[in-house]
Amino acid sequence: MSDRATSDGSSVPAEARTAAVIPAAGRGVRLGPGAPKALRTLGGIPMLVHAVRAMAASRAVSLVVVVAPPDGAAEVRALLDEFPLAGDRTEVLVVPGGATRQESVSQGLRALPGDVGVVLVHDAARPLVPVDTVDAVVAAVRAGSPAVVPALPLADTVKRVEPRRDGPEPVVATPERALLRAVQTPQGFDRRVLDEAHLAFDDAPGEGATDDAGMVERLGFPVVVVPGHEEAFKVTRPLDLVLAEAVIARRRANDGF
Ligand SMILES: Nc1ccn([C@@H]2O[C@H](COP(=O)(O)OP(=O)(O)OP(=O)(O)O)[C@@H](O)[C@H]2O)c(=O)n1
Ligand SMILES: C[C@](O)(CO)[C@H](O)COP(=O)(O)O
Repeated sequence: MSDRATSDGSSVPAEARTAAVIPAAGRGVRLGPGAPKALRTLGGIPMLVHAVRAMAASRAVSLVVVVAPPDGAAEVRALLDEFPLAGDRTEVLVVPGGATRQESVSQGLRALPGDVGVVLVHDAARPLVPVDTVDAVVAAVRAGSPAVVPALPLADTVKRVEPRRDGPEPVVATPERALLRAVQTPQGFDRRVLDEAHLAFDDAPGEGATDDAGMVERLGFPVVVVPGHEEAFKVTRPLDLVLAEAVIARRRANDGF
């Protein structure tokens, strides 16, 4: 474990910039046939554009790096140019991604300039995260936590099972629900800590993590949770599209979103 960042003392210089990396290179297999998930529209606007706007809504974020499908960077650049951000406060770069989410995030990290000290990693598939959640994550990193995740308590009871393809799966444990959290994005990091984690694990086949904070945890850095938001849900299955459309319709009715 590096000694460069601890949970009780910020190691991010005040002048260092905050950037967001948006992995958007997935296919969206669980959503069913169609365009790559990040390019599908919600309320008439591509999911990826919603996600970029959600990051740019934070005054802290001055750079967004979008990680496009490996052969789709030009298409994604054209799409983002079609839906420009209001104002010129936030720069948006596009880089090609990889075969896994972890590889795609790595590609995004490599594109960050040297003056970035805080990195948010945000799924394109969470297009509706509110700006207050983004700001809370940035603030906690700036206050000294090297890794911060937004999360919510669970509504369902969770069982640990012995996975089986053919027949009922034996339950082996019931973790105490009050101690569990469902983790969302953006996850925020001291940039050097996230770089170190990707350097340590990107060449370790079979060691893939389902989120970035998991990699940082394995290195021994503390990870803390701040409150997530129910509208930061991940668009994963077809029913999530219905929910996302409903949230957008409600926001438009309320405040012209
Ligand atoms: N090779 C990959 C795989 C995933 N992602 C991104 O990681 C985020 C979370 O992944 P997920 O929701 O699982 O998206 P998909 O991989 O597209 O979905 P599925 O697993 O259903 O195919 C998404 O924004 C997705 O675009 C990525 O950048 N590169
Ligand atoms: C990063 C993440 O959104 C945190 O909940 C999640 O782990 C991504 O998982 P996916 O299978 O790549 O959608």
